[in-house]
Amino acid sequence: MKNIAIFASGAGTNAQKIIDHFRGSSLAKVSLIVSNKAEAGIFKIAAREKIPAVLIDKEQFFRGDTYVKLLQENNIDLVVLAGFLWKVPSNLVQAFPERIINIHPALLPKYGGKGMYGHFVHEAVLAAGDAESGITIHFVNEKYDDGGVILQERCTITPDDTPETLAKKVQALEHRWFPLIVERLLS
Ligand SMILES: Nc1nc2c(c(=O)[nH]1)N[C@@H](CN(C=O)c1ccc(C(=O)N[C@@H](CCC(=O)O)C(=O)O)cc1)CN2
Ligand SMILES: NCC(=O)N[C@@H]1O[C@H](COP(=O)([O-])[O-])[C@@H](O)[C@H]1O
Repeated sequence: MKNIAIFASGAGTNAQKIIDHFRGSSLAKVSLIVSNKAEAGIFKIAAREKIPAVLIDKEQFFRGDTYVKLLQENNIDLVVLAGFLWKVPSNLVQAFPERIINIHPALLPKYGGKGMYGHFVHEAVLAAGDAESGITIHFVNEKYDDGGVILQERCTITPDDTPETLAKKVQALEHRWFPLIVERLLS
């Protein structure tokens, strides 16, 4: 049985889809949830699903090996960033080479980097007048949104699209593809 740790800062809809995907699976399970926002919806999901959840201490996260040790003690095989809004520090990236993945709500390398998260991404895509957007699932390295691409999927943008309607199109792609990619990486 492989162990998945999910890092999230928000509502956790992607985390829920991954939890649902592996429910009853003999391949893997979500063994740990980690967040940096006490008020995040991800904690309600963890409580409902009876999955251990940890609120990050910022000082320890960016200095020291507290969270490397936490993941190792939980025998984590894959770290999944699902709307996690802090940069994962180098020591954690180096402790889990090619075993940390992230989902970005745009077609990298466009619209990535510091400040590009959530609605800011969709606003930038629409402001640029692009005909399509989509998702990028990629390996995580020391920089934001710079690791090797695992999958990209696209959606069309129509003239009446708003950041909210585009977000819904992108979220549908996330919910369809992220669990499948996690399964593929653990198989
Ligand atoms: N080492 C890495 N860490 C993280 C990556 C990564 O690729 N490498 N991806 C991000 C997720 N992400 C885009 O997919 C992303 C998230 C957040 C930001 C950002 O600008 N954050 C703000 C802080 C926001 C807050 O505290 O509410 C900032 O750094 O100033 C950019 C991209 C997850 N980690
Ligand atoms: N750049 C990082 C970023 O913007 N990540 C985005 O945060 C959302 C989390 O939603 P969720 O909490 O409902 O899963 C997702 O849309 C994900 O692509």
